[in-house]
Amino acid sequence: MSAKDVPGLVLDSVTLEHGDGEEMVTALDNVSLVVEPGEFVAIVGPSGSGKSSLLAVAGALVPPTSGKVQVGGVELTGMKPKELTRLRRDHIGFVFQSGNLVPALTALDQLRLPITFGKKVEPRDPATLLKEVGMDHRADRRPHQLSGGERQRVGIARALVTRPDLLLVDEPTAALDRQRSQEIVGLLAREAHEHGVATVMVTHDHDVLHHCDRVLSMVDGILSEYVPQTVSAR
Ligand SMILES: Nc1ncnc2c1ncn2[C@@H]1O[C@H](COP(=O)(O)OP(=O)(O)OP(=O)(O)O)[C@@H](O)[C@H]1O
Repeated sequence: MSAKDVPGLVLDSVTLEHGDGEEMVTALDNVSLVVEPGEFVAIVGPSGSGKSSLLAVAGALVPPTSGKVQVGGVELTGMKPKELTRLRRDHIGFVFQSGNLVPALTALDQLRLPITFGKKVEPRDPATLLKEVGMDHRADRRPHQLSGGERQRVGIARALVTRPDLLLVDEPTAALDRQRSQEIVGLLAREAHEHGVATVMVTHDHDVLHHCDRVLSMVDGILSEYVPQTVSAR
């Protein structure tokens, strides 16, 4: 578990508006959310409902129009751009749809890179972490020599190597088949639980929700508890 006993993420009455006047869109409408260390939260919702906006605000990439954001107990309001960059580097991990790996680097070097840039006192050991995500046998391969699922595993390991307080995951199964999707989201759940990482995953994939501790629904910028529409017979 994380050494900290503060939440990985706190969104307190966060509103995000894009544009102004008649063009104004409320992407996040008074959203409040607390994600504890080791908790794995999924957010589902239709296209344009505000899911990416939530990740952008939680990831210190976009400041909210109003409301407060805390990551690992650190309040973001009033931070300068340089401080936000440092906070992202040291406290937040990002996992994208396709892994977003550096084409020229081997799997092992993808994990070494954030340690070079970061100044975390105690990063996780890249080789051990690569083994933990089942990729030690591909350590010397570059992204074009890996499958989609393998790239995603490396991307997850890279995001975790600096021991972030908060892991933000955007549609991790979009490019994967059903079995790989289960494996990848199962891996995210295990990492969240075993290493105390507060994890927020945006997904359209309802088949992976059973891996999550909590599922929330985003509709028109409003976040609420998810209520399944149909009961699956499976
Ligand atoms: N930079 C921007 N400028 C203006 N409007 C924006 C901007 N970014 C997002 N929006 C609008 O904010 C609303 C929420 O968008 P957002 O991308 O957060 O939705 P989403 O749920 O992630 O959608 P998807 O599932 O399609 O990725 C939408 O109406 C969108 O058009």
